[in-house]
Amino acid sequence: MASGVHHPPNPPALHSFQSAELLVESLALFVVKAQKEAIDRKGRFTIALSGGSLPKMLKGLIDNPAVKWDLWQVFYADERVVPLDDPDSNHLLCSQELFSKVPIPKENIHAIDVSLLDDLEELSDAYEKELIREFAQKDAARFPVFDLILLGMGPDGHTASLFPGHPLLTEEDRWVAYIEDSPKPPPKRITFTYPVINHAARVAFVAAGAGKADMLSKVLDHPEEGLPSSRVRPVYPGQLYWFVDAQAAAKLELPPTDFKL
Ligand SMILES: O=C1O[C@H](COP(=O)(O)O)[C@@H](O)[C@H](O)[C@H]1O
Repeated sequence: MASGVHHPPNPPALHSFQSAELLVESLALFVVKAQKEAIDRKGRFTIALSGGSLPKMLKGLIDNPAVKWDLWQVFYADERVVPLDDPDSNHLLCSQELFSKVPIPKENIHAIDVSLLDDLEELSDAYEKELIREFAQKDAARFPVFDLILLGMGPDGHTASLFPGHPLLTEEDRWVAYIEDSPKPPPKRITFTYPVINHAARVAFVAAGAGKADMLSKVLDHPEEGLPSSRVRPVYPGQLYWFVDAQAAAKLELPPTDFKL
């Protein structure tokens, strides 16, 4: 992928749907298209998922014959530092909502190393190494280039485990960092940093429901406030997408873009 240093980021594509059901359907079409392009080009699809409200919105991928599960390599944009069967685990949530219902090989899902739960530095280093193993010599230069990263936006504007005002917002070198003082429980987490998120080919936020409306307007209409979700701006030619429903979009000034595949 060409370096984007001299080119401004593409403007975000905002796709707004009348209902959460339509959003789910369109999101599945979008993911399948990203998957097809990646597999046609290099025979595999690298994707990172989030926890929270996102995994449920991926149900359009279940029983979908277009999905080539054996060619997916799945990482987590952030993970809570808890055992993989803990109710707070993003991996558990994604497994319950998606992976337990589809034929994805277990080894294609990259969960955290639970033998390192007591040492956050080691744990985040190990996850970074897992990324290096996947991307080295393939589609990475200084940072990995994911085919797709799917993000959520919390009520305070956080995304992944990047929280307002936190020093991690300015991390420029590490691929994966840890946080011990998350304002949202649980306090210990690891997270992709902005350099990783912003080097992806596509980054898509998914936000549904009236509870997201105020924050969505702040993040998209007032990016100058520098909220964590506003700082996601993939370097050119990467593209940022927002998939939202009408309730989440209710207070937005930014006009939506037609959803065309
Ligand atoms: O704590 C987290 O929150 C964000 C946002 O969650 P949502 O429920 O408001 O969608 C999520 O994207 C992240 O993965 C998770 O660890």
